[in-house]
Amino acid sequence: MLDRNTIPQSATFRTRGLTKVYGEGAAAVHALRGVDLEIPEGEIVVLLGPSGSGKSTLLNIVGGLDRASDGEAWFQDQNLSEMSDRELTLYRRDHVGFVFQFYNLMPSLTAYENVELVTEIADNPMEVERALELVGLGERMNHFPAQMSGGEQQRVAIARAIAKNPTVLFCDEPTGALDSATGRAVLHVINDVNRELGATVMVVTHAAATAQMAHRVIHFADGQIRTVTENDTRLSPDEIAW
Ligand SMILES: Nc1ncnc2c1ncn2[C@@H]1O[C@H](COP(=O)(O)OP(=O)(O)OP(=O)(O)O)[C@@H](O)[C@H]1O
Repeated sequence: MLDRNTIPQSATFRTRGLTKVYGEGAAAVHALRGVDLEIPEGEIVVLLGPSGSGKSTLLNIVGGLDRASDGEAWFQDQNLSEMSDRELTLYRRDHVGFVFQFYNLMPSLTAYENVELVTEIADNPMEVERALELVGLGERMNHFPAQMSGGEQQRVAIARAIAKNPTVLFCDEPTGALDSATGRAVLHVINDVNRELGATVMVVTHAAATAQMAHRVIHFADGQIRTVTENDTRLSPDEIAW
């Protein structure tokens, strides 16, 4: 195990012995089996691994949506494992943007209003217009989700996630429901968010080719990290071969 003092101060996340067990006794599922990890600030990190290997569980714990059974998870200099529920809520509200496979937009609200919901409660939000322009939907602000394609809806979901100016953007299967051309467009937006806002981005995906746009790729298997590789050369989403 690494000594905490050797970890760069610029790490957005670090975990030590992170363990998650769902259920008890014979029915217990060991989703994470002692994960030690550092995620440097400002990187795009892609998590790959078989179904059930613990990727989403890790994302949910460092994203403050779930709690570990054992071990520690740190965001900058804050120990998430020791936070109260209220503190975790504030952590999510102030620092974390989430994008999921299914966009979870409010069908009765326009793109603008879906994003506005977040900016109304955020600490340091950007203008709703800017968030929608960043994802290339400046002209579609007054459209409802049903008037948009899957890729456009996912871009609204990304605009909603980034409108709070998050320190971290978590994407769980962001292209899972999209065809490859639309998925590529969504990956472009994720790339831009990292480059233009400096947000640290963690992407869980089954689309292994996505790893080519990452700074760092983490391979999971059976609740553990198997390998971590850094890409010397990153590809733009246009260059990725699917
Ligand atoms: N709320 C829960 N209750 C019980 N078991 C759970 C729960 N959430 C996840 N698990 C189990 O924990 C293990 C890890 O699940 P997790 O969703 O983290 O894997 P994953 O690598 O993200 O998989 P996928 O790629 O299919 O999304 C799996 O065996 C899963 O069934």
